[in-house]
Amino acid sequence: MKSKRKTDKFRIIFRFLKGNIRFLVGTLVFSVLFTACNALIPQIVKYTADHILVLDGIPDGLNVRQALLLAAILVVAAAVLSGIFNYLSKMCLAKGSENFLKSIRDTLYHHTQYLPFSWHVQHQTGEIIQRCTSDVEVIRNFVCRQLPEVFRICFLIILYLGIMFSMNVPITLAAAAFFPVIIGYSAFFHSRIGKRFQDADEAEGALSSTVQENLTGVRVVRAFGREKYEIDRFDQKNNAYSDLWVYLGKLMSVFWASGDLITNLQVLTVMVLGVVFAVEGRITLGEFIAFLSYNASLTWPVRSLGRIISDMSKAGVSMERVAYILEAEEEDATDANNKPALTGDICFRNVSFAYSLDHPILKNINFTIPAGSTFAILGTTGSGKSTMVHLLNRLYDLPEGCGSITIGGTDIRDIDRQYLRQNIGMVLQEPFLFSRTIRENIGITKEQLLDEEIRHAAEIACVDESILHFTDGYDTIVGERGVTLSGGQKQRVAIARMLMKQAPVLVFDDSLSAVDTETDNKIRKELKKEMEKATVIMISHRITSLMQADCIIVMDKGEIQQMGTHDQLIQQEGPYKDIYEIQMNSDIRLMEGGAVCE
Ligand SMILES: Nc1ncnc2c1ncn2[C@@H]1O[C@H](COP(=O)(O)OP(=O)(O)OP(=O)(O)O)[C@@H](O)[C@H]1O
Repeated sequence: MKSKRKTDKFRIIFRFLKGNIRFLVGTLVFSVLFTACNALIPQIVKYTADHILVLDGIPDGLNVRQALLLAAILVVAAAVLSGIFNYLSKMCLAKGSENFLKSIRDTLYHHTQYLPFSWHVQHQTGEIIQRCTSDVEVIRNFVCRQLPEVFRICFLIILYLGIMFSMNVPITLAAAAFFPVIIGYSAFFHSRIGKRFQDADEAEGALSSTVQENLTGVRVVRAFGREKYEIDRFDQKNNAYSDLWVYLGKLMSVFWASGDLITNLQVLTVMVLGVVFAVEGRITLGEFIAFLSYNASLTWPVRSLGRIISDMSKAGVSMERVAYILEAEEEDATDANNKPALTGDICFRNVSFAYSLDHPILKNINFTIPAGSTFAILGTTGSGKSTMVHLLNRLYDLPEGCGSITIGGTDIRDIDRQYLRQNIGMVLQEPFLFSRTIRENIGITKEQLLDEEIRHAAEIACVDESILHFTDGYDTIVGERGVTLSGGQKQRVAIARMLMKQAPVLVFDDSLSAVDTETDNKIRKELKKEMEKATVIMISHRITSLMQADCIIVMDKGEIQQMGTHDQLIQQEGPYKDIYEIQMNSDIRLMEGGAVCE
């Protein structure tokens, strides 16, 4: 998934920061106060060493003990204040950063609900999930942790160096001379090692994909006896992953060891110079202690500054990846108010369609489905049957000049998209059920779930009996957390779900393929009774499912080859008759085979 155009990555940050500026400002202000309070402590220690211990600066009216007690109280007060400001800054940070993260996640999720189906088909689900989780986390880290931390460290360096300069310029210069080296070394190292961390991330992704695929496809693995192969495959990825971490561990050890060496050299330099200057009387004992204290407080932040700066570059990539999703155009809603009754005839006029320019899928398709009739589509695999249904409910829009699809005389491109989809009940070839209860799955289109309605729909779809056999009945959870339904049960639950919509147009896209012929017949009869007025479109490879339709078309390579009723088509030489004969003969053979077995 590559960005096709330049995205304005910083705009997304400002967009989500809007409601959180006060928290960000709070974080910065309180962290400045926290740092300032910390800076007071060495000053109190310095005053104590220089004036109280040598007895030349004890405040009037106080003895040594009282002066020391006062100094201790001041240190505690500064420490308490610093703790309070630290707490407030962390609170602001937590609130701001969670709000920021939540609003990005909300917006992304909302946006993906309205992206065109074609967009989802073109992008890998795993990749979208990664962008909505890991990349969002990287951005949050950048805005809510790294930026405030860089600000705090810069303020700390300026404040502490300022105080140190006021005490002694040469020692401060010597201490500060190491900082560019420490920061530069850390930034350089982390920028070089960044690629290795990325490799480790990818290796981890590959490892979890292998596990996920293996667990999802456990039936295939067992059926083909591929356990050994799968174990070897996992071992390979696992070794690659741990090798990368061992290598990273080595590199990090070198970094920490060499970083420690430079830092200790800096501390040593400050100490030696401090001792020399103190012995020569150019600085006081208090200043020496304060110097060491300020210098020690600077060491770790200065070291981490380089790492943070190099890590921040990762945020740019993540921002681009998230902006790519946010900038993808949602389905247009220009037709939002056009909601005519969808009870009229459905007409396909000169419909041609291609997913990609060089590969036409539908070629000049023409037919009319009178309202309330049953229309059947039979055809070779890949002949474009499902594509016609995708066009009918506007999962794909017919481009201008490629014909038209109308319902009751209104072009479907002028009908509110959501309204259109709500009024076309669909059962897809591979029904998807959510990992929720059967009751929730059937009633997913309803605000309020009424048990009678749900049971009634399940009865028509001939699945009520099977559901009642489960221990938890309609409260049985489907999927990974619960019961695995058979293909036929899934299809029937999907039919029941569709029936709850009471839509005027019903589409069955090969949706009874996993159901035996007898149940298929029974379901169709029940449907006919229940949905008398609905216009029904049935796609199937099984002629017995289609033969009672009012009109049947036979598709091949995107074109209509034959059209008529079963009786008409059976009289003509052509694919319909051929398929019919093949299917009937195989049914007879099956029945004969059954007799022999008995
Ligand atoms: N989103 C898509 N992008 C590109 N090509 C697609 C897409 N969906 C389907 N196709 C291609 O369009 C052609 C028609 O697909 P369609 O699903 O309409 O066939 P079908 O007649 O329903 O087939 P089947 O009976 O196997 O379900 C196929 O060649 C398929 O590979």
